[in-house]
Amino acid sequence: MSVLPAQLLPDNASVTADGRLQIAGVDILELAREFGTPLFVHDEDHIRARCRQAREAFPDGVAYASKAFLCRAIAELAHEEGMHIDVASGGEMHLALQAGVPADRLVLHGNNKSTAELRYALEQRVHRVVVDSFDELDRIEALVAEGLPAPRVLLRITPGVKANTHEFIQTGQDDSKFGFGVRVGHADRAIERAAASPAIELVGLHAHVGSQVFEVGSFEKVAEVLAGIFARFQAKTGPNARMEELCIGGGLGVAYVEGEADCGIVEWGQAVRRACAAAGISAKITAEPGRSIIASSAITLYTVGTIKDIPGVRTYVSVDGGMSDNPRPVLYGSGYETFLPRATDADRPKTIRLVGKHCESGDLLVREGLVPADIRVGDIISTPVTGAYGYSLGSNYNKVPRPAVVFVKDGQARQVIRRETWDDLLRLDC
Ligand SMILES: Cc1ncc(COP(=O)(O)O)c(C=O)c1O
Ligand SMILES: N[C@@H](CCCC[NH3+])C(=O)O
Repeated sequence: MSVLPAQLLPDNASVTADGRLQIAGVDILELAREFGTPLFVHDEDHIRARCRQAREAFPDGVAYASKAFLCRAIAELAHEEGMHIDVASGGEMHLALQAGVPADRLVLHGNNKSTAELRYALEQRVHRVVVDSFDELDRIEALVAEGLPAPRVLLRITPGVKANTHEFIQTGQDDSKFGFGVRVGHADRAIERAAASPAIELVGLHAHVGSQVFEVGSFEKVAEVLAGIFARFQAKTGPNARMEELCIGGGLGVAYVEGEADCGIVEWGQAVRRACAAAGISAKITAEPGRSIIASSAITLYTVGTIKDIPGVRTYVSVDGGMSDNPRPVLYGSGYETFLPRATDADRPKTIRLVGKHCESGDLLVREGLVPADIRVGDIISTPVTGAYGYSLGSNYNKVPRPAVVFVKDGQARQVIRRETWDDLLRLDC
């Protein structure tokens, strides 16, 4: 027997006596009929519960890393739940501001922030600018010399900790485009320069070692490395610099497939705070999780269009989306489960390859998916744990319109992003 592990479904998922999936009391097959496919369906209370866990885990402050998934509704939700919002570009910042999130709840990131992005952040007086390079310090000093207010800054430190995750999403190792390296002395130089600069209010340090990191030990190592720097930083504190905050970044891994287990946000926070205390860091400990807030709140629904059985080779099941709504399998070889929401807890004896509709053989969603033996054309098929880095990493490849996104709560569905139309695809053409 191989049934879908129930813990991969959103918190408020349930299965009716005849096997149909409901989330927050909403019938999933009805949603597919009403909104079409591909469709992202998020359990709103699941997201709210994760935000509350994050606030409990990091009582000194926690930001939602909006790169994982951002739209007006999620910005409003995260703000309502008392989260800051981490924005990694002018576009993310603009969306959050337009959604009504006050600037002083925003944390701006980026290894190559443009002058325009920095100008916008300074004009709006965002909560924190996380400075990533000496060139960025130059740009901020020039903007302040023009008369803009000095920003409150965290310096992004590259601690030389190699997290156990896909190399594309490791960020804390010495050989990284991000941040000020500790081993090469850049971290000390940046702290000295920022602490002496009247254009900067230096309020602390930041480190982020990567994403989809299961080993809490990686975060503990960061605390150890930063403790030494913090002590030196404290000694150098001047009129514009005070040791107030250490942000540990995001990166907590989540389970995507059978056999994976994550420790959860609360345990992560406890481990991080314990490690910081043990290392003698007496600052506010903050964090900025993305994936662990949003990934498992969502499932994606597709319609099966074609089933091709190659005897002795494999069965290809083609759906109406693909690498344009979930590029993670192609980019990182990421694994997902498959199931049929009409038979959610049925045995899945048949192995298939779930593929998209794009003009590439690499366009696969699930390399080895399990499904019930009676899968047929027209079925709605689903991949769970698709709430993070699916919609946000998506594209219009082959001019395939982006899917709709729906939030469900208390038996009701609300569309938070409408489906793109073919005409939308022309909107930027001159
Ligand atoms: C600086 C920074 N903070 C937070 C995050 C969020 O990471 P995750 O979604 O893995 O929690 C990222 C992405 O890896 C990041 O680059
Ligand atoms: N896009 C990556 C995560 C990147 C994290 C952003 N710093 C993923 O889908 O796993």
